[in-house]
Amino acid sequence: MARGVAGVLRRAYNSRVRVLLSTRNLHSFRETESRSLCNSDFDVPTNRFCSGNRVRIQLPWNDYRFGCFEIGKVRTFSSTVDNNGENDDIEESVGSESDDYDEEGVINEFGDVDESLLNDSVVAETDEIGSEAARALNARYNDPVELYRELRESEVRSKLQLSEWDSLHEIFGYFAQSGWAANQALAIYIGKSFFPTAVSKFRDFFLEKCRIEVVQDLVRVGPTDEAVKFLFPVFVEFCIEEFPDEIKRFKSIVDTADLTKPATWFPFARAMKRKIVYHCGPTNSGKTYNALQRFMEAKNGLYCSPLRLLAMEVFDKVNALGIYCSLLTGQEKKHVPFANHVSCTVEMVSTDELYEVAVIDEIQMMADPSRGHAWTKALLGLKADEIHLCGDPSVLDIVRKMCADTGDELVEEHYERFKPLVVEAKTLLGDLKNVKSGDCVVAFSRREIFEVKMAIEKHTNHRCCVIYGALPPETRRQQANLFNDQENEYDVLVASDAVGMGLNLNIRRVVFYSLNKYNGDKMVPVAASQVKQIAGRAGRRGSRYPDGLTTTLHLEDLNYLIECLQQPFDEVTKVGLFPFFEQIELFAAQVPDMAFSKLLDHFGKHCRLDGSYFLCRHDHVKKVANMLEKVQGLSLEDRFNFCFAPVNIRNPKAMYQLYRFASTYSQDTPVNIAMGVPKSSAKNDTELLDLESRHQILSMYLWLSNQFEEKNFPFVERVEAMATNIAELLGESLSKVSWKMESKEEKVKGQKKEGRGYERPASLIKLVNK
Ligand SMILES: Nc1ncnc2c1ncn2[C@@H]1O[C@H](COP(=O)(O)OP(=O)(O)OP(=O)(O)O)[C@@H](O)[C@H]1O
Ligand SMILES: [Mg+2]
Repeated sequence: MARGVAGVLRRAYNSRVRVLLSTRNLHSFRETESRSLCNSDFDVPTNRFCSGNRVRIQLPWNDYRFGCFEIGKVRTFSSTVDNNGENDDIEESVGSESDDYDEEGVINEFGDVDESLLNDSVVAETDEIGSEAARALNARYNDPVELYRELRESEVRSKLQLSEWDSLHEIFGYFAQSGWAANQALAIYIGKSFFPTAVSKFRDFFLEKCRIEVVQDLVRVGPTDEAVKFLFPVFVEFCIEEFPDEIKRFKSIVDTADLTKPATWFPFARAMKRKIVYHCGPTNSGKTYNALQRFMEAKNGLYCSPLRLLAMEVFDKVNALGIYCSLLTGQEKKHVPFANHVSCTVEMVSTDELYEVAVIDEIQMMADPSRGHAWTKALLGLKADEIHLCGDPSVLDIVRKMCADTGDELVEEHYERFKPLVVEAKTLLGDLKNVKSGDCVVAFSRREIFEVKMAIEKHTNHRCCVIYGALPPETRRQQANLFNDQENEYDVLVASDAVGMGLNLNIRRVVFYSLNKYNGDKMVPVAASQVKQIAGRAGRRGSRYPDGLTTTLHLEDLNYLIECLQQPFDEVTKVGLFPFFEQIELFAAQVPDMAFSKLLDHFGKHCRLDGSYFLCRHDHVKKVANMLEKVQGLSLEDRFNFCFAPVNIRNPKAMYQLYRFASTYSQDTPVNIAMGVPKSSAKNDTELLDLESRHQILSMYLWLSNQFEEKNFPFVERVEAMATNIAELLGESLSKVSWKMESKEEKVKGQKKEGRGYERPASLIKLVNK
């Protein structure tokens, strides 16, 4: 049955056997295989689809393509699978159930399902139904190679009637529009952009050479999928002979954008037999603690953190315990003399050094759409005898698969929370006066955070610390310490989701101010995994509040909170990848003079990926690349580095400064900072935003100084001092915040315009006053 065949395929894939494939249905493949794809000897890809009595296989040498194989053929095919004796499924009868296998579309360059191609693939299934005329046509000219030869050698031009002429034009028009044919043409490296030209040349050739009988037979079939399927193998023959240069060029592009088998990119790591220990469990269960124990015992080690803040925390903690440890983030390098241990951010991982123990924290971030590639690279590439992964169970299966690929030993350690998280059903009944000492109120916008802080401070005796993403790590840390310290008046924390990862905070109860978040386009419910992660911050072993509580401000949000906490962890099926600079450089050589932002797009379109990986999003990089396009004189590598600088693309000041840095650098002049530090803390929100923005610019300078030579960014010390100064001013400003935020009317107007349908009261102060 279908499931059995798919089982064989999957097993074949998993055991990485080579498969010899021959197809009857797709003449084109058979013919092209004998020329360029030589026996079609390939690893079976993960994507396979069963429907009706067919199995469809996404072919491996190009992402976009489907081959369609009749089950009968798959039997033939199956019998050629060298599956190391595991061929018990092959004898199963072929049925039509496809219950376990949903229809899926073709994965396009962004990993999305391309509906149009899905529909096109249906074309491949219609041949069975095929019209009488089509059957006759196929029976008469069953060897496309022979038909092509005949056309090639023909010297007579048939006299066509006007109606035949029109019909042929319609048929070729239909061919040119066929997503299926365009897709299949990729098999012979006819790119999508060249496909229409190739079809038009093929049409001219056909009209010039074709015998009248063939024309008449074809016209009888008309502009249909059957006609396309009949013509396609002939088209393939034509292209191979007519466009060898185009094919070669496109093949080189596709080959240089090959991101398959990423495990093989790290031959030194592959030469090692590494032991991977997966500390798997929910938040607050001791995963990082245990991994760090092993890290500290080792004679040398590397800790990879998801955040600068956490890297700093581990750096401090480990040094405080008497183990010399250096710090390495994009912005700072603190080398501790005699240190054999390093705490770094995951993006800074070096796959050149050899370690006894490496810890990769928050490994589930491999699935992050933008940053995932850094975790994937660390896992595949680190040269360490022992690698400790800390994370939730969502990536456990894929880690198992990756370890099977790399040949590493995997040890799984499962954890439970020290104390279960308890949901308080009463909620805060919509009133912030019910906030208690040790509460962390979570809001999802900067504006709400300040409104909540001011409302609480105005109407209760509590004082609030704040933590949100735009604050420098030093300020976040200062706020966290202020909150953790029992000796002061700050006993409530108001935070964004920036609080969700790793920070050790003395939180008794996490209160969700709302469970909706603006996603850059509209308000959407916060993802269950994020809700879990944030709620899990409550109650910390060894802290003042070992028992964790969570609730919502409003009663109507409670059900969603409970729902989220009850949801099992998602199972991640793909993890992120991104090309190294060297890969981009190779690719760029194939498309000279292409603008960098276009180059990235082009790479995205042509890159090949294995089924367990996706290409990380790079919209942010493209925006910067667009802006820097006007800067002349940057090498590709310089451009690559500038484009990856940490910049808030929505902050015009920061974008302008980045542009200025790149322009100055391109003129080989030392880059200065040309910015001062305000003398006092912020007196209003605009000044606070200005401080945040200045710090981001300084941080960007420091990051760039680590990518380029010192002579280009020589003012590091001064910039560091300024950054420290601003972080302190920010801390001071936060303790004094008492100003009014952006007016309610403005916000409401904005919401209406964007049609967010967001009904929560915009001003909490007014709500509390009522
Ligand atoms: N065996 C232990 N002895 C003492 N303290 C511990 C122990 N295990 C964990 N802790 C403390 O419990 C708290 C939570 O542990 P840890 O940070 O390792 O959890 P985690 O599972 O990594 O959580 P998260 O998902 O937040 O990263 C920390 O403050 C840690 O120091
Ligand atoms: Mg942890």
